[in-house]
Amino acid sequence: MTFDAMCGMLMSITEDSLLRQIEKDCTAVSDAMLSFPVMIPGTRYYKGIMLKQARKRLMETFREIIARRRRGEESTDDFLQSMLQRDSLPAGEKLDDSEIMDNLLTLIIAGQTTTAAAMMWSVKFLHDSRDAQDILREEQLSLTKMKPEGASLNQEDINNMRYGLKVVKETLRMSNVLLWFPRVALNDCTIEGYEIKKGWHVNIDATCIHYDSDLFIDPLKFNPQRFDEMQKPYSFIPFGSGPRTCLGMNMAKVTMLVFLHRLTSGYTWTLDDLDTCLENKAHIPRLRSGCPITLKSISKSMPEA
Ligand code: HEM
Repeated sequence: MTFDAMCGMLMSITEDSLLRQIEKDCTAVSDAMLSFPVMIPGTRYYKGIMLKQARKRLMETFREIIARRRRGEESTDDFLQSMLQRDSLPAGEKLDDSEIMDNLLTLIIAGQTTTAAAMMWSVKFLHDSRDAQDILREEQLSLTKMKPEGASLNQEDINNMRYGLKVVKETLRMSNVLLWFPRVALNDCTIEGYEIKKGWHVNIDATCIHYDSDLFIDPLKFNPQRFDEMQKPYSFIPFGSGPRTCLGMNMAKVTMLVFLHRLTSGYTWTLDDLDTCLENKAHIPRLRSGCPITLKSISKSMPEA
């Protein structure tokens, strides 16, 4: 779901076979990027980096799409088009094909698995916290009732999802999709009495911050209402902070809100696998089971899924 949404937003791709091919190759490249670099055939790293097939195929696909756009064979209002519109700018400001392709790949890799994992955790947390699920469903159903049948969600609806946004934030606080953010010290410095030398690698541990009971009362409890209150600066950092803050923060939040709207206003669900173990060797925390669920339609007009 998130992959198709990303490719739609970036390049307006809707053809299923093309989407699946790009998804397969992106997964191989992303696995290789984040795997231990051993040059042994069969390892993720070898497959992704040494053979270079996945990346090469991806770049060929992107290059073809760019060429079609440049020939004027297709034109759509999307992220790729906004990069191509820079063609009319002076030499130093336009993007060449390889920069455009790198931007596309970067956004897909940075945005897809992260958002998908966060959505999965929202399903799990809401399943375990029936009160929160009921409040969310009530909010989302009241939104649906105010709209003509079949009308799409708009920005105003998203802004009105006040409890929904708190669910999204609480999900991100508890799931810690990106566990830490690595940095390298450019100079010797002292932070709160700790000496850090130039060149040291420093990890900002988002999980420790999000589970600190001085910052969040009863931190192991899924409690969206805690976001009624303002958080202390730097205490809630699922999207990082400062100059490298996540570029796709708003897209991720909207994707999650739309997903939660569809899920809770249309269905209840049960978890098919109660195993709470995490996936092995994954760089993003996810349930090993994949969190399979059974959906039950709550409206007669909606089919069972
Ligand atoms: C729930 C979903 C997401 C989470 C939890 C998340 C989290 C983060 C975090 C923590 C960082 C900062 C890393 C650091 O400081 O080292 C980051 C950076 C980034 N994210 Fe996201 N992200 C999400 C979705 C997205 C989406 C949807 C996109 C693209 C559409 C995206 C694109 C990026 C990019 C390009 C950067 C690098 C920014 C820079 O270095 O200047 N992310 N993300």
